[in-house]
Amino acid sequence: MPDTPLLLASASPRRLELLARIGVVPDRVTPADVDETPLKAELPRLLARRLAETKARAVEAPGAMVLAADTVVGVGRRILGKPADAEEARRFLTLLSGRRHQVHTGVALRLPDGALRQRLVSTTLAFQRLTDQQINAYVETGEWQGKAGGYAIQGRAEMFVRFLSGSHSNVVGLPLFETAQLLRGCGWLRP
Ligand SMILES: Cc1cn([C@H]2C[C@H](O)[C@@H](COP(=O)(O)OP(=O)(O)OP(=O)(O)O)O2)c(=O)[nH]c1=O
Repeated sequence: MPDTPLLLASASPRRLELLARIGVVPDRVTPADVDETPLKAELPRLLARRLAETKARAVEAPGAMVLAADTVVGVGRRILGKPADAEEARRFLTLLSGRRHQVHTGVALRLPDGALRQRLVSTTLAFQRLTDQQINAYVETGEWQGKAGGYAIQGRAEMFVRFLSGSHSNVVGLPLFETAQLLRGCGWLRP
């Protein structure tokens, strides 16, 4: 369905920029306003999958395909979403300091007939040990705002990353390899 309009259900400028990098320009961009509160004892990766699906179903788009994603940081079973304030960002970074963690992104593509195709992608990272001064200086930049886990790998936080295994674009909010596969799978993207 190469001629089907594509709607990106997202308010994230990063997702639009990432898509542009692989030559995908949505016909429309509409934020999906959904409740991002985790369910009781919900695992980080299952939250990312559920929210991507909820976002893809939340927008009206007759005759169109809807692409949505959700990114969550997980430290073990703990979920780090978008920090509410600087204090929470500081807490998240303290938790990530010197530890391995995962970034999970759920991607959901709703087809015009309502069928849903999904991917769940996880990237493992390790941050160096961070001093209080480093954490405070980073939080001062404000870069943590609107970012899961309270950091932006596409910004200054890249200097804390000692190790990364898996998809880099996944950390920024949209795994491009897997997203292209989804779009190719329904014939929207060629070759
Ligand atoms: C870990 C990390 C997350 N992020 C961002 C990606 C996502 O935009 C955000 C996680 O929040 P999301 O709820 O996934 O997305 P969003 O609220 O920004 O946009 P929407 O729901 O409308 O699509 O964190 C970075 O930009 N860099 C990073 O290094």
